[in-house]
Amino acid sequence: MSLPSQQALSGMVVAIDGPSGSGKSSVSRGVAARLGLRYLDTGAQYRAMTYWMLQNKVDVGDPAAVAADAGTPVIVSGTDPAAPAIGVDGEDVAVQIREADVTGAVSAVAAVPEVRARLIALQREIIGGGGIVVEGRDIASVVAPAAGAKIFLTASQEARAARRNTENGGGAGGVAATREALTRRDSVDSRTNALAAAPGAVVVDATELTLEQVIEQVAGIVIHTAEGTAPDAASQGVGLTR
Ligand SMILES: Nc1ncnc2c1ncn2[C@@H]1O[C@H](COP(=O)(O)OP(=O)(O)OP(=O)(O)O)[C@@H](O)[C@H]1O
Ligand SMILES: Nc1ccn([C@H]2C[C@H](O)[C@@H](COP(=O)(O)O)O2)c(=O)n1
Repeated sequence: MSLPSQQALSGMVVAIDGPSGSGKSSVSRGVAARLGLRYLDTGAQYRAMTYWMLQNKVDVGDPAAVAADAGTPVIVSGTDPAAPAIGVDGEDVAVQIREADVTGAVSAVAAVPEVRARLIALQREIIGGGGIVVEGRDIASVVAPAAGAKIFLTASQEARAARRNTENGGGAGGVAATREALTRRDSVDSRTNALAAAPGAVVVDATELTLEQVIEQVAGIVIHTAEGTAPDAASQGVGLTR
């Protein structure tokens, strides 16, 4: 695959949204690395906010308490796809934000409007003039509706649960428990952001594709878009929403 001129990509914003475990982080990092773009994991920012709330004994079940402190933590995101970093108040929290306590509380924290306003402003600041792949739930619809390329990445619940279960080393309860947790989080998250493709997004279904195949397909869509030669969705085996 040949790359378009760096100029064509340097101002590009690539929005990748989708449900939990659909492969957003892995695919976004792979695409950013391949195309020489920066990478932003917005879910990590919501997780970092949640970690801070838990550390500071804020009642995450009380939206008013969360809102009152939403402006306090200093959240810093690194954008190198080879080494994504996330810090809160100077502490590297890349490992802590993936722990079960944060995963269990993040949906409630992310639903608080003051949290969203703060993090969306931070995300737009980082996106700046572009040259970045941004992944989350509301990137194409809210954070960067003018993004040059919009992807909605999905996969069956079975595939997502099996992949997450493997990633977690086949923890207690196996795939069935992982699937239940994933479905529960999607259900709560969907009250905050519709887990559906935004207008103009290309739907990529990763159920039957390897990670490498998905990266190849998404990078291809970005390149065609940057060159102004977007292929028709049918020839890509993907769906385009209007
Ligand atoms: N197409 C694929 N084939 C096989 N495994 C995959 C594929 N895509 C992603 N994975 C694996 O699935 C797991 C979940 O992927 P990833 O963390 O990128 O998803 P995510 O959408 O960012 O999840 P979350 O929303 O929970 O942060 C990882 O272990 C990843 O390596
Ligand atoms: N743009 C975003 C990104 C994430 N969230 C919420 C939804 C998730 O439950 C949580 C953690 O995201 P993950 O790391 O699992 O991708 O953050 C959101 O509301 N908006």
